[in-house]
Amino acid sequence: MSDQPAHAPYDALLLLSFGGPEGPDDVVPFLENVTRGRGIPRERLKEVGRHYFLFGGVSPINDQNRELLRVLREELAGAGLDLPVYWGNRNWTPYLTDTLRQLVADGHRRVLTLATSAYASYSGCRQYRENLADALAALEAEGLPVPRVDKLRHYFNHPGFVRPMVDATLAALDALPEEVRAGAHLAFTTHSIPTAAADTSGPAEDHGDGGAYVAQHLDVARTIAEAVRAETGTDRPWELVYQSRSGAPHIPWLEPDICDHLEAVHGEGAPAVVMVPIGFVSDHMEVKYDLDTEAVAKAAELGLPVARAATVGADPRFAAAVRELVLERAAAERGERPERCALGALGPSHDLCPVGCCPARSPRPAAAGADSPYA
Ligand SMILES: CC1=C(CCC(=O)O)c2cc3nc(cc4[nH]c(cc5[nH]c(cc1n2)c(C)c5CCC(=O)O)c(CCC(=O)O)c4C)C(CCC(=O)O)=C3C
Ligand SMILES: [Fe+2]
Repeated sequence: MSDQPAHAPYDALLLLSFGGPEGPDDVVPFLENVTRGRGIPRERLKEVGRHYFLFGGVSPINDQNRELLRVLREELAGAGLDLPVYWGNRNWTPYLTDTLRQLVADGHRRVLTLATSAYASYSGCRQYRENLADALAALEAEGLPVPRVDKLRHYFNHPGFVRPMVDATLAALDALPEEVRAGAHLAFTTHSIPTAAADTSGPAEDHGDGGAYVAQHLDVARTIAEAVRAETGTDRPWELVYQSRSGAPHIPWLEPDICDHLEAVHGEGAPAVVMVPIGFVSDHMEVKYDLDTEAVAKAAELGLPVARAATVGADPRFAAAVRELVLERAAAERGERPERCALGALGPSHDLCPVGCCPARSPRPAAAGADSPYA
């Protein structure tokens, strides 16, 4: 037996997230960070700013990440793993580059990244890898050591991510008035993205036919729907729908929108709908505003009872899944063949994004993938 820790060769875990404003003065600079060079119409920005101001200028995402950090540290320590966990964001403090400066100052050189996005897409995967490359370039320019950075495989179909959503769906069904419960439909929701980005999501062999982004969400939706049917004995209609569209109206994005979907199923006689935000790891502003505010208002207008399933957030089963994924990847890096848990039909995702995975509209360096300019 060697005396290497089970997480070797990694010496740090990085929680990489989107970031969000923490007060009214943060909202405009945050939105400027998010939208720099992305061609989002001014009107849309004003509208999204209004969503944040409705909640005092505070996004729920940072507190969700602080709680996730707490349970991850507890989970790792409880398993006897001495692996420090750092937190850095794309768009708000703590900024990723500052976090990596601290991480190398603390002596770490081999980092494994957990992004708060479970699926393949440019926005949810490659853009984070570009952020990592930018941060590594900044460290290099400052003459600091450049750590080697890897990213965990997509965890959309890991049981520690899916099972909490099954329980959350059952709990949301229970929250509906009893007389509409048996007939309630399930609406699985995720962030809409441009159809062009969806079609090229994932590795090249998945491109076309909606790409990996839609296929992965459909797989999770089907797994949850089947588990709920097994648990309740009721086979209910379900659909994958979208929310939070931005961008110019003439550019096609994934549809239908959740609000249009509520109207459609209401018209077809659905007695109630449970909305299950499978595309979001925790309660982001998209969940609080686009679902809990806008879609709930739409349902009220229709007289359609709705309930919203909780997001995974800091569920201890998710923290345990992250520990398993860390140990799995560490073993693979050591040349072992670890067991890889996955539910559904797609199987475990790749460890290393191949060249051409989730391409950007204009190519830029991205770390933690086969095309990384860093080792
Ligand atoms: C797939 C996806 C995820 C899920 C994966 C993941 O989690 O990473 C996600 C997450 C998030 N998106 C967020 C916020 C925003 N996203 C925007 C804009 C955009 N999102 C896109 C996609 C996604 N976004 C896209 C294609 C755009 C268009 C512009 C572009 O191509 O980049 C804009 C600009 C205004 C607007 O148009 O809405 C904002 C403010 C927050 C923080 C919320 C909070 O504060 O709680 C989070 C977690
Ligand atoms: Fe990718």
